[in-house]
Amino acid sequence: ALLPILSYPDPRLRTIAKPVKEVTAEIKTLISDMIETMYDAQGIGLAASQVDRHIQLIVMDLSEDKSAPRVFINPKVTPLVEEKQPYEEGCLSVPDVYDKVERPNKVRIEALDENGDVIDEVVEGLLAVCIQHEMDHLNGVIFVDYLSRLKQTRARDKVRKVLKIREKQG
Ligand SMILES: O=C(O)C[C@@H](Cc1ccccc1)C(=O)SCC(=O)c1ccccc1
Ligand SMILES: [Zn+2]
Repeated sequence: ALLPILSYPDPRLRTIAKPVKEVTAEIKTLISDMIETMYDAQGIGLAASQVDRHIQLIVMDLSEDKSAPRVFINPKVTPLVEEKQPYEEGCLSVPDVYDKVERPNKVRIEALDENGDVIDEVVEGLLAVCIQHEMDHLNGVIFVDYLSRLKQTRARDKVRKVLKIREKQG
C-alpha cells in the first residue's frame, strides 16, 4: 500500500528512530509498502521516519529499472575517508528542492537485511551518499539542515507551494 510521506518542516521528521528488535510480519509488510511508496514517489531511497514510523529501517533502489530494492535494518555507517565531496541531493520530504551537500563518498555499512542476515559492505559514490542521507533521516536530520538559513527558508516556501499544487490536483 502507498504510505503518506511527511513533508518538511513537519516536526515528526525530527524523531529519533529506535532499533528494530525482531523482523516481524508487520515489519515485512512495512518494508514492501515503503518500497512501493519509494517507487511511486520516484525516489532512490526512503527511511521509515519519512512515513512516520520511527524505527531504524531504510529501503533503497539505485537500479535504472527499479529491479534491485535493498533493505537495511539497524544500519551503522562509518566514513572510510576524511575528504568530503559535494553531491546534488534531493529529498522526498522536501519535494522539488535540490542542492549540493558535502559528505565522505566512501563508507562502511553494517546492517541486517529483511531476512535478518548480516550486511557488511564498503560502498562509494551515490550509494554512499544515499545511505548517509537515509541515516540522517533516522537521526532526525534533513539535508536542508546543511544549507544556509536563506536556502532553508526558500525550501520551506517551495514545499508549501508544491503541496498546494498537489492538493489542487487531488
Ligand atoms: O528523501 C529520500 O531519502 C530519498 C532521496 C534519496 C537521495 C537521492 C539523492 C541523493 C541523496 C539522497 C531521493 O530519492 S531524492 C529523488 C531522486 O530520486 C534523486 C535525486 C537526486 C539524485 C538522484 C536521485
Ligand atoms: Zn530524504
